[in-house]
Amino acid sequence: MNYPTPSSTVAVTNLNHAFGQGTLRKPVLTDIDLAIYPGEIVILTGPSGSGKTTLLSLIGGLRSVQDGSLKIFGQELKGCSKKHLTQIRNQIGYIFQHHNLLKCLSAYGNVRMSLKLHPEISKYQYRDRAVAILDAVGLGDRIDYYPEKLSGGQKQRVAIARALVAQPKLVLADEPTSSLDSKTGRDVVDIIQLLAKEEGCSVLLVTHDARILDIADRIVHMEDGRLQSQ
Ligand SMILES: Nc1ncnc2c1ncn2[C@@H]1O[C@H](COP(=O)(O)OP(=O)(O)OP(=O)(O)O)[C@@H](O)[C@H]1O
Repeated sequence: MNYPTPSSTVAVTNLNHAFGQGTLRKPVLTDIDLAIYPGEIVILTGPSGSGKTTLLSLIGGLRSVQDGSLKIFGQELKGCSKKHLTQIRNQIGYIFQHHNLLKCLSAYGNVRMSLKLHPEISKYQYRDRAVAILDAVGLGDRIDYYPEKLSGGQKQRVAIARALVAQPKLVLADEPTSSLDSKTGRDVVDIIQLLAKEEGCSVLLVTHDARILDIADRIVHMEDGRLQSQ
């Protein structure tokens, strides 16, 4: 029996990207094809400088698509308006190597920032939703703490809570464990995996950390700007 293929969260086709102009032009991504489906965790590995972060930032709508097609939630990013791009970005959860928390806001305040991007979420729900997600990442007793009073692992967990609180259908994570010790790094990816599976969201995670590869449904490897499936 044939089942219909679910539509992909991310569909990249024939994507090329270069930095610089004229004689300084340097191709960084060549002929990239990649599809990520709902609920799937894809890990992107590859040597330093191979183009992983560039691909992640294109998928996240943080750079303009130059050549090829890149669809997120079925919507083409190439040539789309700034307003539309902002709407798409608001539906993506980002987790970076450095947590980028606002120092002047508590854990709750940082998580609430994400909710404020969603007009459909009533402000009366902010506290309950933020508390629930901070609880889920093990910070139920740190809700009103400021970043300076949190450890590196706790700050990264706040960043995960901030990325996931609005239940995005896509999470992009760039080296989320690189500043953490191995136990804390493990805890952090276990939380990403658990919440991703519970919410059915797609995750694209860039890492050099071989200890966390087991959370992947699929591993793709990048070499000199080209993708190879493993
Ligand atoms: N803004 C930029 N301007 C010019 N060149 C850039 C820019 N960003 C990245 N590059 C170059 O593009 C190439 C790919 O960089 P990218 O950061 O995507 O690689 P990466 O695989 O993520 O590396 P790492 O694992 O070290 O983070 C590198 O040669 C880098 O120097």
